[in-house]
Amino acid sequence: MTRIAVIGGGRIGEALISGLLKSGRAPKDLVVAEQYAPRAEELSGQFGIRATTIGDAVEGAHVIVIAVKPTDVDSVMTELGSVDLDGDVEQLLVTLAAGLPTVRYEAKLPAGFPVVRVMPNTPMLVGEGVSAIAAGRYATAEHMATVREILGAVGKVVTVAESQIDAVTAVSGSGPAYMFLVAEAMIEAGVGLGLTRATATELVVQTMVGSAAMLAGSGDSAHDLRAAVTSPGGTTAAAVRELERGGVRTAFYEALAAAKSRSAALGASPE
Ligand SMILES: NC(=O)C1=CN([C@@H]2O[C@H](COP(=O)(O)OP(=O)(O)OC[C@H]3O[C@@H](n4cnc5c(N)ncnc54)[C@H](OP(=O)(O)O)[C@@H]3O)[C@@H](O)[C@H]2O)C=CC1
Ligand SMILES: O=C(O)[C@@H]1CCC=N1
Repeated sequence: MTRIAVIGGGRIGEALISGLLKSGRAPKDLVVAEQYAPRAEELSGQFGIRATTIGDAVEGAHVIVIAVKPTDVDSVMTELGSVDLDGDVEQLLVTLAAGLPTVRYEAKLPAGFPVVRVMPNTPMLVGEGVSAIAAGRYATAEHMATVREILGAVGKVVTVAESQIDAVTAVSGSGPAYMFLVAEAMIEAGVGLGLTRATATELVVQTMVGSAAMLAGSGDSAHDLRAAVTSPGGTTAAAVRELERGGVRTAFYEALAAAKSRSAALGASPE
């Protein structure tokens, strides 16, 4: 089985580890390198995986996953540079970090070392993630298949050109936050209209689950599904008119454009 070393045991590192274990991967095939000792202990205790140093974690690992903040990537790569990566197993580096291009990693790795850039999202925690993957200069079809197999266990996987990853980050990487914000706003509105918080929460959560299931499974477009809820002269039309008056489409466009720009800016920052 492919041995995976996850460097950085924060929110996305945990989502990946937890999702992979739930999908049936054995704890012995996962190892985490997390610098904050109490957090490393927590992950090790919760998931039954080994928590160790970067040098130890990458030894014998087939796949090295970078799951630290973009600002911490350079120090991790410097540490990796002092480790003998040309060991007995063929290795592949997979980065989940926003913004940073594959060339930035390749420059710090032994010549020809394969790198795959991934933009995942946190629903992989429950096996419902979506990840976009893009090949670096030295990643082969076989490397891409390995990454697809790993991430396919925790959600859907799409392959894109690296030039599209900033846009993907804006749509699906950050996307769960937009969905949670909409849920939060709807729950507050329900409470404002007199529902208990528990009832408003149950109604909103199941409305999101049901709507997502219809979008994913019916084959109908978002537009058509919305139209089907909108009775002539009815309640939905009144609500949608208010949302449009509030500039909801422009707000989403500007929000996603800001996320894409931010991702590109993270990548443009000097080493
Ligand atoms: N959260 C999300 O939804 C998504 C995140 N990403 C990307 O994933 C990456 C991680 O994000 P996220 O999980 O939210 O961030 P977190 O800050 O939650 O997790 C990063 C973890 O890495 C640890 N860390 C930092 N440096 C090192 C090191 N040298 N060795 C070992 N561990 C280290 C941090 O410790 P400490 O806290 O002490 O710094 C922290 O626990 C980012 O690059 C982000 O762009 C991508 C898609 C979605
Ligand atoms: O907010 C961020 O920068 C990361 C990348 C995508 C989701 N979270």
